[in-house]
Amino acid sequence: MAGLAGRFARRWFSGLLGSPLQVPALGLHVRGPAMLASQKDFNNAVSQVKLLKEDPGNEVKLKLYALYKQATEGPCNVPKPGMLDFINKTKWDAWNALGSLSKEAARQNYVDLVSRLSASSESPSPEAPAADRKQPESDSLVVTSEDGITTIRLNRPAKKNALTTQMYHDIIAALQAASKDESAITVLTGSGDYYCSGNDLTNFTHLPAGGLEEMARSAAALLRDFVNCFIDFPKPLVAVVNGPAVGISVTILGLFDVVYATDRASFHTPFSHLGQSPEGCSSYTFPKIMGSSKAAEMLLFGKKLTAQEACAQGLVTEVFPDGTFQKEVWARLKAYSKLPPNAMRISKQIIRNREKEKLHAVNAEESSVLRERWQSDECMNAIASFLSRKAKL
Ligand SMILES: CCCCCC/C=C/C(=O)SCCNC(=O)CCNC(=O)[C@H](O)C(C)(C)COP(=O)(O)OP(=O)(O)OC[C@H]1O[C@@H](n2cnc3c(N)ncnc32)[C@H](O)[C@@H]1OP(=O)(O)O
Repeated sequence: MAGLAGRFARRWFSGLLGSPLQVPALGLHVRGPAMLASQKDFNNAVSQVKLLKEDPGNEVKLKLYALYKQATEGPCNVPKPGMLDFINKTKWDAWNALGSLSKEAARQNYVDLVSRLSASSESPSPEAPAADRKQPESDSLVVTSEDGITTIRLNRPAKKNALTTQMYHDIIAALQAASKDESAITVLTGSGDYYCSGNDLTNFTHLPAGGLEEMARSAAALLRDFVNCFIDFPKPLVAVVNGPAVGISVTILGLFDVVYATDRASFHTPFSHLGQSPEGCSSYTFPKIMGSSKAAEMLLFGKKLTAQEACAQGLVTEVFPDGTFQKEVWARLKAYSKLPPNAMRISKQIIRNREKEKLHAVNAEESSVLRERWQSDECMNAIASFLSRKAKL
C-alpha cells in the first residue's frame, strides 16, 4: 500500500514541479492590508518557483499547491475526491485544510515562502536557527519554533507575567502566525515562578483622550479579538502551566485542547473581588467542564483551586511534580508533535467546530458586559486598591 501511494505521490508531485508552488510562511508576519503582497509579487513568485535549484520535497510542494489554489480560487470549493483517488484527495485535503484563509493572506504566504525557498537554495548550507521566527514587538513575549512545536512564552517574570496591552496584541499576532507555520502543536507557557497573574491592572491607568468610556470600549474590543484567536485556533493548543495562574490566564484554559500543570500551580479567578465578571468564554466553558456549582464557586466567589483540584474538575489534563515538570512535559510534547499534523487539525475541527458559533456569541456577550463593569465604581475602587498596595489576592 505504501509503495502504491508512494508511486502515486511521485507521479503527482513530479507533475507539480511544473506548476505553481507555495508554502506557508515560516516566520511571524502579521501585516496590515496595505502591506500584503501585490498580484505582481505573487506572479513573480510563481515564476520563481520554476527556477528553484533544489527540489523542496513533497510536503512543501503540497503546501505550495494548496496556497496557490487558495490565493487564486479562494477556499476549497470542489467536491472531495473518492477514497481511492489518492492523489487528488491528498491535494484536496491540503487545500481544504487552509479553511477560510483569505486570498490575500494566502498570496502573501506564497510569496514569503518562495522567497525563503529561493534564499535557502542560493546560500550554500545555512544552519537552520533553532528558533526560526521573528520576535514580537516587546521582550515580554518570546516566540520560538523547534521540533514541530511553536512556543509562546510570557516573559515578564518580575511582574508575574501580567499581561500588558502590547502583550495581548503580540499574542494575537503570534497565534495568527502559529496557525499557519510549519509546527504541529502550539504551546503557551510562562517564564519564572508564575504562569501568569492575569491582566496587568495598570492597563486601566492609561486613560486615552476619550476618557474611561473610550478606555473600556477599546479594552473590550481587544479582549474580544484576543479570545476569538483562541476560539479559532486550528491546531492542538497546549498550556504548560509552570506556576500560579490568575484571571484571564485561567479562563481561557477552557479553550485549550490540553492543560499540563506543575503541582505548584493554582487557578484563581477573583472577578468579584475586582468588581469584574468572567471572560475567556469561562461563563460557558467552566460550567460545562466542572458543573455549574463548582464553576460558580470559582467565578462568583473567587475560590482558588490547587492543581490537583483543577485536575479533578477537568480544567487540567494532568499534574506533574514540580521537580520533573519541564522534562516530562516537553518529552511528551515532542513525541506528540511527530504525529501527522493534518490528522490532528482535522480531529480538532471535528471536536471543536460545532461549538464555535456558541463560543463567539459568549465571547461577544462577556466582552460587552465587561465594558460596563470597567466603568463601575466597584471595579475602579478594586484597581485603585491594588495599585495603592492595599489589596493583594
Ligand atoms: C484588554 C484587557 C483585557 C482584560 C481582560 C480581563 C482580565 C481580567 C483578569 O485577568 S483579572 C486578574 C487580574 N490580576 C490580579 O488581580 C492579580 C494582581 N496581583 C496580585 O494579587 C499579586 O501580585 C500576586 C498574588 C499575583 C502575586 O503576589 P506576590 O507573589 O506577593 O508578588 P507581588 O505582588 O510582589 O508581585 C510582583 C510584582 O508584580 C506586579 N504584579 C503582579 N501581578 C500584577 C498584575 N496583575 N497587574 C499589575 N502588576 C502586577 C506587582 O505589582 C509587583 O510589582 P512591583 O515589584 O511592586 O513593582
